[in-house]
Amino acid sequence: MIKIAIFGVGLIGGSLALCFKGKPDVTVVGHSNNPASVEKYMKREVVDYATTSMEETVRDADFIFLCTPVSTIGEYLHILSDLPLKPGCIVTDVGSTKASIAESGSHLRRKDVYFIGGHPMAGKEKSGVEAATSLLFENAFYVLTPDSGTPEDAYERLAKLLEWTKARILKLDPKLHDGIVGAISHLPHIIAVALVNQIARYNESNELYRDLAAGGFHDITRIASSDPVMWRDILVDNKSVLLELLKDWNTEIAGFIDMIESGDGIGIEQAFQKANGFRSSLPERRKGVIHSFYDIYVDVPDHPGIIGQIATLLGNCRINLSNIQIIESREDIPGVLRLSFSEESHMDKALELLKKDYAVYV
Ligand SMILES: NC(=O)C1=CN([C@@H]2O[C@H](COP(=O)(O)OP(=O)(O)OC[C@H]3O[C@@H](n4cnc5c(N)ncnc54)[C@H](O)[C@@H]3O)[C@@H](O)[C@H]2O)C=CC1
Ligand SMILES: O=C(O)C(=O)Cc1ccc(O)cc1
Repeated sequence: MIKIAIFGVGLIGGSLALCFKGKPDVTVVGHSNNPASVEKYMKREVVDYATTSMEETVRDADFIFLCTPVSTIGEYLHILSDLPLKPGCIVTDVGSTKASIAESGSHLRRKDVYFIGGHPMAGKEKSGVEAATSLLFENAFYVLTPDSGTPEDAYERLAKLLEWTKARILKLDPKLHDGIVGAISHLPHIIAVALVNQIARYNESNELYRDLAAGGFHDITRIASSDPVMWRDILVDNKSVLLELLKDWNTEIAGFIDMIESGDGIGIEQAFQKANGFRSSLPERRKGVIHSFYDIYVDVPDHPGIIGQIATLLGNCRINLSNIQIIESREDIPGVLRLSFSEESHMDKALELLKKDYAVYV
């Protein structure tokens, strides 16, 4: 029997629990300091068992996941140093920053207990166990930060366990992780929040700002609705990286100020062109619950209304389409639509339906 202990059964801890629960010979135990939360985890059947006792949670555990806010993970590692743990036990966390947690983890050096930092790079703006789903990590990167003292066998055992999340495991140095994730996740959250707050300030004197805010504003500010406590911890923890990134951000903005001041249309156009090029080279969105798992391709004649026709055909048969994309230039195949479905059965139905009138392939 493999026992998995989870501290902090919220969005991430709960989603991990759902990935592991019900697997052969696995028991998942959840911990909370709050008896009402313990009851909630049991009632929602996210874990096999829940308790307020730390000793009971970790007793005989093969894996311990710390899924609480970043500022608390160090304390948990400290407490675990004094609790009886099973020899060979692997302790890991899911915090969004890694350098300081890896440092705290290195103090857990006890005979036969190994700490390996982790960060599943998938999430949502929503938090709490209510938002947990076993699909959260599918196709997302899951970073692990073993150090030179981590036995290969311990790393392999954790990576093997995490296969149940269907995430893509990536080994990274904790400092490199914080630099890159600071740039692609923490900095954008700061920018989104600053932008929303700037517009909220203008809106105080004229509510048309809110009324007229449209698609572009929504797109760039979605992540401004993220959990304030979680983000407080992340930004405080990744201080030195973020200060450098924000200085660089000031330089980018100063560049725009200069170009606008001097009427440098060519410079502005080039900035948009450069961004466009890099953005279209980004890997496809693949995480969260709204990603697509099952894609089919349809050759389509080039006439207006074709997308509407196909979407209506599928809708009439109650086939749920998650995404539709026009692929303009696939080698030798002009006019191709990619249809994405979150359920295999819907993809199969769509294939059957569309192949009557179109060339369809998987
Ligand atoms: N939300 C996201 O998109 C992602 C979050 N993370 C990381 O995962 C960790 C958990 O985040 P979420 O699951 O989103 O948060 P959450 O709020 O959904 O869950 C946090 C859990 O920790 C418990 N908790 C809160 N404060 C505590 C404290 N002081 N002591 C003990 N337990 C406490 C809560 O009761 C809850 O069960 C954080 O370290 C975060 O940085 C990592 C990847 C994505
Ligand atoms: O919803 C989004 O776009 C996110 O950025 C989610 C997210 C938040 C925190 C993480 O450490 C990893 C992923």
